Amino acid sequence: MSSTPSGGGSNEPAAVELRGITKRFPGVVANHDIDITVAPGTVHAIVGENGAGKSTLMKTLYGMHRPDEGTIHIRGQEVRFHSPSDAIRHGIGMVHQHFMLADNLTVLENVVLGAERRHGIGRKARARIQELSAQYGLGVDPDRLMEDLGVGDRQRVEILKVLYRGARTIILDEPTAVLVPQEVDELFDNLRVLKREGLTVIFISHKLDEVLSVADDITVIRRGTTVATADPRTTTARQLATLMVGGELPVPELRESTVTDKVVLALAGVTLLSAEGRPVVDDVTLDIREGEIVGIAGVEGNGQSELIEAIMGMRRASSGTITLEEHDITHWSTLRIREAGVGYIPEDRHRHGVLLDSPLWENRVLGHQTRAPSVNGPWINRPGARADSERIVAEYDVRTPNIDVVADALSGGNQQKFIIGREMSGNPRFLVAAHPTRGVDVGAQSAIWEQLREARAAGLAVLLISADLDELIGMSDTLHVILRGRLVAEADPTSVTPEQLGSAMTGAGLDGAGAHTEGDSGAEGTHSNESEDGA
Ligand SMILES: Nc1ncnc2c1ncn2[C@@H]1O[C@H](COP(=O)(O)OP(=O)(O)OP(=O)(O)O)[C@@H](O)[C@H]1O
Repeated sequence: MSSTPSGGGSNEPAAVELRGITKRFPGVVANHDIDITVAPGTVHAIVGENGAGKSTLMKTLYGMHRPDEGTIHIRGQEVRFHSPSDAIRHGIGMVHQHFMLADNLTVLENVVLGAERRHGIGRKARARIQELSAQYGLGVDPDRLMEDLGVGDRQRVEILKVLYRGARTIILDEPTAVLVPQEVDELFDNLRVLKREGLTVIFISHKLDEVLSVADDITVIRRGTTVATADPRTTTARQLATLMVGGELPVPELRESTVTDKVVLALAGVTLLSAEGRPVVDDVTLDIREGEIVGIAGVEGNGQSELIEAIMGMRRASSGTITLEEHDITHWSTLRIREAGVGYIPEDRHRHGVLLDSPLWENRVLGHQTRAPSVNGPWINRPGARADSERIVAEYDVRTPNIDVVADALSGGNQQKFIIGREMSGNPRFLVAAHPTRGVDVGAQSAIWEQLREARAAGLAVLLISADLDELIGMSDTLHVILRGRLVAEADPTSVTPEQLGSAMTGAGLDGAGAHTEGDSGAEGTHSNESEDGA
């Protein structure tokens, strides 16, 4: 399975060559003697379990970290980067997982922001954007307002932004985590064009089948070091999983139903208005029963975040009621809702999940500051919180030197495992799980799915939001599609395919698959002032 990177075997120097890269953090060797050669004009995937050292390596290549040992060569020339601007000067660009675009600005303004010196901010800049968009088949219109664009288009703007700055090698950090299947296909088409035009792409991903479909070369990192290079033409997803974590490829599935008649959470006609008075959650009625996982599929930005915030008491519904068992919680505070037995795995773990600068054990207390074992009456119970943090670290396989390191020192996937451990503790009655396995490796994915299955069997009611459609289909007892704030269709999770679900999410309807349209007919076309192209 070991091979030399592809790329024609010409004498052309490697686009990027990392030799003997070692990067240490206090108590951790994040990268140890890593060698990677990326051939020009190829797509090179980096895979590995959570905490394997992928992000650290990419941050080093992008000038955000300085390696303790080792060298970086760009097209044959040794470089030393002190900051991302050095990396950009050498043609390295990076698209982060969280897009860094301003909604209230146009595409043009977003692209030129910080790079005004290249082509100014006017006609020349617009022409350059149009030229790049045409050359790389990105279909980006410089005059569109950012907030009118969907996720796939935003990602293309991010790619164009780095091309505009002269990138010849583009690093993408888990680019497909936020995309529906159709958008993934489009992105991969874009990557193929970039490649054809001689650019090089390095991307990090946990989705092994996608890696196999688009990459020319794969480097597997395990515990900080390169353990293999794999040829996607001769490697299976199962073999890759084995190389990464030494385990099997997990499948999200629920097996037998545990749904009871007892409704745990009920939403009745819940509507939320935006500041402009437009409904962002529109008359949502939904019951979630004991032992049931209810999934909601939707393209990001269709009201799912606001719905969660309403349930968690972070936003107020304009009308409708939310009932948790026998309590009307519509106007309760977040703290009170949590105390009543609601767990919350947030969408954005950095905003709502962890305090990055606080040690792990203090993060155990976060959101649980009125309950055992973190507290004892009015006092923080330090030994209790510490002991429970140790339990979570062991039970959820959180890779960390100890519980005194700050959360920021953990890899993204390990932060996520810690949050899940914390939110599942204290036996919640109801759990809001937003993208529970986002950014976690295949080994941890299977552990999280197992935790959810066990909790469901014990009677937990779950609201599941996920951009991973396989997860949503496999783990839901009941599955709804949300579009512009409305539940527009219900799909049968035992027969619907990710492609069918994906097209329902974009408003193209849910053909076959035992689905039916919810509410009044033609719900999909009712809010015409929204983001569709009209093309
Ligand atoms: N700023 C930091 N300070 C201390 N330790 C760090 C820091 N950044 C990363 N680490 C540690 O380095 C190791 C590698 O982390 P890294 O984020 O590179 O992993 P990863 O492969 O990207 O993981 P994931 O798939 O979870 O994102 C981990 O043990 C992590 O805890």
